[in-house]
Amino acid sequence: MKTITFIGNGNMALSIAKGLKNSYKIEVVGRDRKKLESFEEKLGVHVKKSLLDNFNIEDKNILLCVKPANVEEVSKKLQGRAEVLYSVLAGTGIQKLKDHFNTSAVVRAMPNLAASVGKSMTTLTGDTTYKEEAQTLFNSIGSTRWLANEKEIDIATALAGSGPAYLALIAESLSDGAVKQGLKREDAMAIMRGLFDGFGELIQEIHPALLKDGVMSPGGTTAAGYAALEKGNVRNACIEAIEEAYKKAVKL
Ligand SMILES: NC(=O)C1=CN([C@@H]2O[C@H](COP(=O)(O)OP(=O)(O)OC[C@H]3O[C@@H](n4cnc5c(N)ncnc54)[C@H](O)[C@@H]3O)[C@@H](O)[C@H]2O)C=CC1
Ligand SMILES: O=C(O)[C@@H]1CCC=N1
Repeated sequence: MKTITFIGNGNMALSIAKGLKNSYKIEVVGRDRKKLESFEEKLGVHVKKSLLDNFNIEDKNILLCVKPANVEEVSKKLQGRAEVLYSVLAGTGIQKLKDHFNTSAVVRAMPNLAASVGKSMTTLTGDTTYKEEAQTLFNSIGSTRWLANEKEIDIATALAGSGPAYLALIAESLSDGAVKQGLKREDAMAIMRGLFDGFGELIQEIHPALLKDGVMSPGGTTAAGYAALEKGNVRNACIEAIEEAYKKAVKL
């Protein structure tokens, strides 16, 4: 079994490790031994644990899972030259990663929180020598799409990386609306979850515009609700959310 070495032991590292643990050996590197132990406990399999100071990355397959602001500090603590560095850092360009980390190859990956349930939509770009390997690695936490360049992965970060938070806002606000009209909270939550479950499958098969047409009866309830969404400028707010998130990725 191949070993993947995680640098960072936060939310994303744990979500990805959950998907990889049956097909890869996991090694995790962090600043705090207690947090490394807690990572292993949550993962439920044995992992090799090491502290960051002077950690040797020689010939390793590294999965970098720290915050973009930590690149300088973390890179100074490492020794040796990695075989390949996979980075999930939002907005952190390949050149910056190469400037700081000693590695033969770099692949940027942008997973999302659904990695923890094996359903991440992960976008990838970088050294094409590692394209197949990167796809195999990240296919074990969901599905992947290789993109042509870094501009595209920064846009995809806004769409699928941040996307779960945007859909959570929709999920919460629709449920709040149902509670406002008198539905019990637990009923509203159960119905909302069922809605997203079915919608998740439908949207794989049907174009969004046709799905909407299929639901909307002339003079019916959907048309009335839909008009309220348009009045609230939800469409434009979504377009601007992607623009703002993309602009932020470029600035990170
Ligand atoms: N949370 C998400 O949904 C997604 C996050 N990402 C990316 O994943 C990366 C990690 O994000 P999360 O796991 O959510 O954050 P987190 O805060 O849960 O984890 C960050 C990790 O970095 C470590 N760290 C922090 N400061 C450090 C320092 N000075 N030196 C060494 N290690 C340090 C922390 O101990 C922790 O292990 C970010 O770069 C983010 O852009 C990418 C896709 C989705
Ligand atoms: O909010 C962020 O910066 C990270 C990247 C994509 C999702 N979370």
